[in-house]
Amino acid sequence: MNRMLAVPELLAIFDHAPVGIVLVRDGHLQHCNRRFCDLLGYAADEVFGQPARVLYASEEEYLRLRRWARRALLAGDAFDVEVPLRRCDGRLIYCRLYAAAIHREAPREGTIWIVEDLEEQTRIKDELWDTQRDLEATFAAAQVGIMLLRDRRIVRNNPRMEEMFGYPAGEMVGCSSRILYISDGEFEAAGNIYAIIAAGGTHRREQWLRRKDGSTFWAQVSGRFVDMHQPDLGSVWIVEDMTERKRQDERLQAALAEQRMIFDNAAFGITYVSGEQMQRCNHRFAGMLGYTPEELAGRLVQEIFPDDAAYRDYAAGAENELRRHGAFVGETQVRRKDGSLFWMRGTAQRVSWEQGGGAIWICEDITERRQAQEALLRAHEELEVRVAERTAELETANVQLQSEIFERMQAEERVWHIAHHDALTGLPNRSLLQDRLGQALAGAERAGNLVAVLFLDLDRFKAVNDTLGHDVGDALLKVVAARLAGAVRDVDTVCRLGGDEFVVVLGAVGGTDDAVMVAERIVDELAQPAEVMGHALRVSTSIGISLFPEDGRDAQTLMKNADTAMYTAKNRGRNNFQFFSPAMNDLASRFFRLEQRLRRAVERNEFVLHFQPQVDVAQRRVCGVEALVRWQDPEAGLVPPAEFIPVAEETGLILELGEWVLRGACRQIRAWHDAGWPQVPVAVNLSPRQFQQSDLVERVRAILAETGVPPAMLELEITESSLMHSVEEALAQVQALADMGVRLAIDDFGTGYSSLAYLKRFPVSRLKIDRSFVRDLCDDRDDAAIVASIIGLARSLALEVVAEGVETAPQLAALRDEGCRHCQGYLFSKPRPAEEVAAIFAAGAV
Ligand SMILES: Nc1nc2c(ncn2[C@@H]2O[C@@H]3COP(=O)(O)O[C@H]4[C@@H](O)[C@H](n5cnc6c(=O)[nH]c(N)nc65)O[C@@H]4COP(=O)(O)O[C@H]3[C@H]2O)c(=O)[nH]1
Repeated sequence: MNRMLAVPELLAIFDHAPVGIVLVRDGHLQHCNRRFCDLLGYAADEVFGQPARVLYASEEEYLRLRRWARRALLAGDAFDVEVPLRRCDGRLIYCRLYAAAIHREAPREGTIWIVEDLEEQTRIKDELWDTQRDLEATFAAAQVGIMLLRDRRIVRNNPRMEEMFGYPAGEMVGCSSRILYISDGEFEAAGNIYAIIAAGGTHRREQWLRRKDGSTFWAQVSGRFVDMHQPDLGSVWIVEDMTERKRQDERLQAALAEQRMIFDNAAFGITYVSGEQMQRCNHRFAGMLGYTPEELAGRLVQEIFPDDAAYRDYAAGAENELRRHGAFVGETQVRRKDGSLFWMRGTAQRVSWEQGGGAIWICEDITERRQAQEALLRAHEELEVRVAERTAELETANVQLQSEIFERMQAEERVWHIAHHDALTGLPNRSLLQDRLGQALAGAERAGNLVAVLFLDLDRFKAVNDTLGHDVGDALLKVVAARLAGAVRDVDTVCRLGGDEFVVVLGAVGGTDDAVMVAERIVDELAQPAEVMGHALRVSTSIGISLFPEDGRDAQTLMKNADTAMYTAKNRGRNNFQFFSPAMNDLASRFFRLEQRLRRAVERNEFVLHFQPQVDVAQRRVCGVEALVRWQDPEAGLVPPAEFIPVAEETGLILELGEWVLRGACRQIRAWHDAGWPQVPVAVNLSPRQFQQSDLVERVRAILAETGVPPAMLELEITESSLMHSVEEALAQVQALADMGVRLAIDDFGTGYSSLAYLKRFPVSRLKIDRSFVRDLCDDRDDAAIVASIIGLARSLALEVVAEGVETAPQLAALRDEGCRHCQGYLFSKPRPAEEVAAIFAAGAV
């Protein structure tokens, strides 16, 4: 039905039209609908009358479009243009304009303009264009191959497809997708995919595809229809070259397989623990605990611990370490499936949260090692005990050793002391003296000092020894040693050389005065009476002194020279000291020369005997004669015995000489007897050496027999000290001589230390008072007393007594007053040759 629209209906359409509608007449806007106002931002009453040009971007644009529109409208054409229009607020919006004249024949009646907003369309178009551009860019830049197929023919593909399959740009378009497959079979089989993707899903598969050059590669292919409802639109396929990824996968798989192999076959137990569960473990780990890996997987770690406390303790330590350092090493006891325990060492490495968290544990059964360690520990402890015991033993041994070393050192010290000290006095001996003297000399050399060497020899010590015995002698030596030590400084050295010889070394002496002072002190000290074993003894000493450096620069020379000086002191009357002088050496050499001459004299028999009468003072008659030897030296003349007897005694020549004298005296007795002179005994001096001869008695007997002299005519004078030396032997000797009938006299009586007890036992006939007592008899009370006591002693022992050295009448008178009957001395006669004595005999009286 064709019905005309009513005005209200037309107005409703006009108002609700989705496009703007405006009537333009004479270049001005007339009526417009609501859409027009909304589109261009005018209120409903603002549009009417507005010039049309306000709608355009510029005056020129308006004029250009008006011309263009008039022409089209006059020609009866519709005017349709897209142009920007200016809104009321000045903003331009893009619109489409349709213009049509109300009356084509009368365009001045106005034109209807329809304005369509192209802004939204433009925006959508722009968006589509952008999307397309993005898609194109993505399509071009995609690293996967993308193609659109229709009827299995390539409609479109991206550059990556050409690159992947080795085709030049554009060559693939239009080709059947068969070119991508390695065989017809594959191509056919791939056709089944369409049925699958028809359901709307995406199909994805991996397969070998073929490049243009025939080579193949592994690809992942996924495809779907563009629109499953419109299969004709085609399907989109994405092809990805998986060769590298496949290789990587294969490598990964290989690596994983290797790791799995390592994991499974590792010599160590490995387990991955997470959430306190053993998630996975290898065979070794499971085997250690007596499980299979499957049995252990998922079990709580706690289950393999002996108890909860052990687990908590270990887990707390491990957790702490893993948290702080990412690693943990610990040893613990764990329980096997069968309940037995063993020691496990676990080394844990934390796994990052990205990798799943927890920790990988590498575990090792260290039971054997622990046992070995424990055994080692025990062995170590035992060893320590043994070491401690051994140390204690060693310490004990060490103490013993120390003690032995100490004892040995003491013994060595004793040995050294013994070797370097005199056993009797404890003083340094000759060996130590050498040492000390050497040191003193070295010191003096450095300091420029003097050193004094004092050589001491006790006077008549031999007599003490001989008369009072060795014990007394030894005790006296000790007293002397003590006094010597007391007389010098500590730094000085007192030494005993042996016998009664001592040496004192005074180090660092300022001058000779110091040496003199010490020597005087020694002489004085020793001169003090000494109470020795019940005997009041008085000793004196002779000291020889040599000084370093003037008397010698070495110990030997100094000792020799001090010794020489000592002999000089002796010769000068004893009890004094003498400094060495080079002249003394002359004396010594004289002694040597004397010895030579004496030997020669003995050989040549250059001796003569003189005889000194002994007088019976009451009768003034010769009652005896003493034979005294003289040396008739062809060079020096008559030499007195005092000069050569000590040399003869010292050299042993006295034995030969003494025998000569004995024989000569006996011959003279015989001669006088034969000449008819009165028979008086002849006294012969017997030196100590002669007296000690073991065959003395036989010799005397032989000479008596040889000369035919009766033993009673011979009187042997023996010194007091000879008798007291080895008393028992002396007694036997004297007894044998007495038995033979020989008379015996004790010479020099009073100078020695005769023991009355012994004296009584000797069968002697006479005592001879030494002339030293007789000399001062009249002046010295002591000597007078000694002489008196000797005479008294002789009387009480029924012995004759002879006083020697009577030179003066007062001496004779004093002796006579004391009751001494026999005297000998220059007062009566000096010793004279035998012929002269015969003259005395002839005179009858003296
Ligand atoms: N100043 C002085 N002297 C007097 C006096 N009367 C006697 N004399 C000396 O006194 C000495 C006595 O001898 P002697 O005591 O046995 O002392 C002897 C004796 O011990 C020893 N002697 C002498 N001849 C021998 C000998 O043939 N054999 C041994 N073994 N010794 C002898 O030599 C010593 C000295 O002999 P001589 O020189 O002959 O000295 C002698 C004699 O000449 C006197 O009044 N005044």
